[in-house]
Amino acid sequence: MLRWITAGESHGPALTAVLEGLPAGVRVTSTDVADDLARRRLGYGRGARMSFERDEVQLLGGVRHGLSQGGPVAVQVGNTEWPKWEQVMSADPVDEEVLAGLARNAALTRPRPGHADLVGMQKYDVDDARPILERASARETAARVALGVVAKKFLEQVLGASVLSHVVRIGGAVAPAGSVPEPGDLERVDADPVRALDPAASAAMVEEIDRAHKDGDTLGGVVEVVVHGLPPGLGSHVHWDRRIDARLAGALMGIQAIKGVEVGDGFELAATPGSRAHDEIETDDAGHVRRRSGRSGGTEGGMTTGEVLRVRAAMKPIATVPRALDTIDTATGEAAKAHHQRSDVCAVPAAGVVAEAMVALVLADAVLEKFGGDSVGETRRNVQGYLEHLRVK
Ligand SMILES: Cc1cc2nc3c(=O)[nH]c(=O)nc-3n(C[C@H](O)[C@H](O)[C@H](O)COP(=O)(O)O)c2cc1C
Ligand SMILES: C=C(O[C@@H]1CC(C(=O)O)=C[C@@H](OP(=O)(O)O)[C@H]1O)C(=O)O
Repeated sequence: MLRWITAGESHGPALTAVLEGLPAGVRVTSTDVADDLARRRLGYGRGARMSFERDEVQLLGGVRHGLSQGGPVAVQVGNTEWPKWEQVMSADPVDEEVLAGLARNAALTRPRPGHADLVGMQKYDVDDARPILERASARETAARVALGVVAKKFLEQVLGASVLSHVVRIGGAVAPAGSVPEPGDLERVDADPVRALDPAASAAMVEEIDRAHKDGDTLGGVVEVVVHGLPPGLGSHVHWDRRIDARLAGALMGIQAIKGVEVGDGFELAATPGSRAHDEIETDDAGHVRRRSGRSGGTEGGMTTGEVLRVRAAMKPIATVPRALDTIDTATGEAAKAHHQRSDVCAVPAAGVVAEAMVALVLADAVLEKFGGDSVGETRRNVQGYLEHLRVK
């Protein structure tokens, strides 16, 4: 079983993440982690912060000479902006006079609709949104992406599986139906400004972002994660919390601002007759069983089918709208405009990289649950044994 946890605030010194339960022998380096963190920062529509802040990666435990050791993997993602925030975010008490002189320490009392500010202040009994937004911030997703890299390496080295994502909608601009990226497409997707597969759709998405930016507005969209190379049988039909689709949906919904999840053709299937909604089964030329289509998204009965896994996550527009929304000042109870300094116009391309990480972590957990193993070699042998003895291949 894999367990993972993250800690740290948006403007703190660093984010910390721990992954427990990973077998020994997974090849991973801090450069691998840094590469995916760089992919997460990419994307047209990100705000000013992404251009000056840098992620400083350090593998603090569990990896030696580029190989996991079987113990918890600990990663630190340092924040180069920390010196500017050292007093505001100090863990230890700071002189009140010094704090009072800092503009950025002013209490945030005009909560943003759509962010965690107001309900967080109510729940945690604070009169300032700062401690709430610091942890609610999607800066935390850098820590998840760091762990996701380790999970992806494990999946790749044990199964030969690859986890990819692409953007399929930003605002009103939509990618053509049915285009599913292959592993060889990843570089091209990453090089695209919005991480879309289709150049025409990408241009329309960029246009939408430009328009929103000009109008002082923000945008959401939809990302799709695609996994090639999974065996049949990850997850189970026998209990609700063992279903792989439920676990994937929970993990994707756990990303900041994600409001909807779809497995395969999801909502569209609800409007399609059964004769055209399912993936008919046949034997290919080599005598292997396969589905004729991929509408189910590669799961049936809460288990992976061995076909391409395809899940989507819908992200709502960024809550910090430059043309600030109506709110109240919690200090006075009077009507006010929500606080706004800077923000992303659209972070959908970044959310795709985060979604890859969450999917990879869930799948790595499911692989270990099914196949066990304390080393990559042992897990790999167990996978091979299972595949060799499949009743229907
Ligand atoms: C990659 C990424 C970047 C984000 N950037 C911002 C941002 O710049 N400003 C903002 O208000 N919200 C941003 N968000 C969304 C907030 O984190 C999110 O709306 C907030 O935590 C409230 O949670 P909820 O949307 O799940 O209700 C971002 C989300 C993600 C995934
Ligand atoms: C820092 C990151 O994202 C941040 C996520 C975020 C939010 O409210 O979620 C708000 C923005 O930060 P700020 O309000 O300080 O400008 C983003 O820049 C990151 O992704 O690394």
